[in-house]
Amino acid sequence: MGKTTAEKIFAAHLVDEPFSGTKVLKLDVVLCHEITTPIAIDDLIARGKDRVFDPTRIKAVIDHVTPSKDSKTATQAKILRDWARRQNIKDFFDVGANGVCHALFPEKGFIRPGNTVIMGDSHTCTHGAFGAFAAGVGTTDLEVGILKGVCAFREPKSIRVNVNGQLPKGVYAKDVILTIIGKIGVNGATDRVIEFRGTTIDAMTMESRMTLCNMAIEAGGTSGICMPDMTTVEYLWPFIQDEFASKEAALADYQQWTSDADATYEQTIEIDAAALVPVATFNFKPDQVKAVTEFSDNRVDQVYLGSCTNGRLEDLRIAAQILKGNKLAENVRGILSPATPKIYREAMKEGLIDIFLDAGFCVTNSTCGACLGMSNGVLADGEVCASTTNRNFNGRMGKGGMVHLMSPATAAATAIEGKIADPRKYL
Ligand SMILES: CC(C)[C@H](C(=O)O)[C@@H](O)C(=O)O
Ligand code: SF4
Repeated sequence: MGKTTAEKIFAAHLVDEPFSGTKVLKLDVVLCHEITTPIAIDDLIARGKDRVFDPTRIKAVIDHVTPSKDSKTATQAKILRDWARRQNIKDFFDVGANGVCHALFPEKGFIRPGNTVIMGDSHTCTHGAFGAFAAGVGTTDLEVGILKGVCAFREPKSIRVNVNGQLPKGVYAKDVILTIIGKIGVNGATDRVIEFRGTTIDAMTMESRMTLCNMAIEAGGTSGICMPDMTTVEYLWPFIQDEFASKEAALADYQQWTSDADATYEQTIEIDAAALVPVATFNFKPDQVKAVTEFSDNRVDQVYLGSCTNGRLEDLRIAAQILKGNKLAENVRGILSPATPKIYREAMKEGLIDIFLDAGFCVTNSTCGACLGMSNGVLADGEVCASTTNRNFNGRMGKGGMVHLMSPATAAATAIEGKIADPRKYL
């Protein structure tokens, strides 16, 4: 019987099966940030186990609130910083070199096809875009991962989502994933891996695939997964060229992680890309999704462009294309947070930052910040934000605030009109 990518990765990393269905896997990468890792570090210290399994397999960043905004966040940052130094973790990214974890770590080439990856962060599923099994975990699992380089999982079944055809003008990966979540619901993939397949995915950049996989958790999914292909190889090539004689050789190796044609799926969902339209969320759950044309006069106070979902260069490019020569609507604040310093620099070189500034946007350093309502654009009670992030829970970006999730193109059109707008007329 054929295997899915997730099943292949589980089989190749299995070290123990203490109970039926619970599998202990060897970890290739443990990712850390300053919100959840300090709790694990303090506990390890308290237990007299201030050690790491392999400093080269641990990557750490201060990204959620940076530069620190108060004593509490400064302490969290310091605990992570001191630990990284103490444990000789070389891949540690501090102020000046730091960016949003799920954008920064892939950009550094840390995630490879077939990898097992954990982090104390729910959007770790993003890294499945590389054909990896990447899952968010709680503090106890993180501690064990840091100390022993293993993690116990219940082996998830896979849901296959086939997306075929060409995306219409103004429709992007964000619209695809929001539409999927709208279809299957916030619990539709609970404890499942969502495997994204089809010609639409094949044609997508790694950035777009990361946008898809990033939101797997918003449907309850443990991980999103895309099949490694030449696009994956091209993205990773600067980091792997010494490992392989050619790109073809890398591809041949990585394709061992592709799901078999006769693999078994719990469910298969078909999406016709050509029939998709720009969408946005309404209300407070990411499965409450409707076409942008169905909103009538939904005014916004703020437009936020950034995050691990849509703060990458291609996102900034499309938003800038729409914003060029336009201004923010009166009474709308625009905030751009390029997800990493590299993205920021590229955007500057391409003249994109000028376009945002000319339109009236504020450009922040790379940080999660406003995405989780911690800094750089927190909403006031009753305010509404059009956002390229991934969560619209009540108060997510500030107590009493409301968030509409949408693509960068829709966010840009919304910034110009001051209410949820259709990006297609600007393209
Ligand atoms: C702070 C962290 C634990 C959290 C998460 O797990 O997702 C954050 O990144 C978020 O998006 O809410
Ligand atoms: S950008 Fe937002 S969703 Fe992504 S890791 Fe940061 S807080 Fe979480």
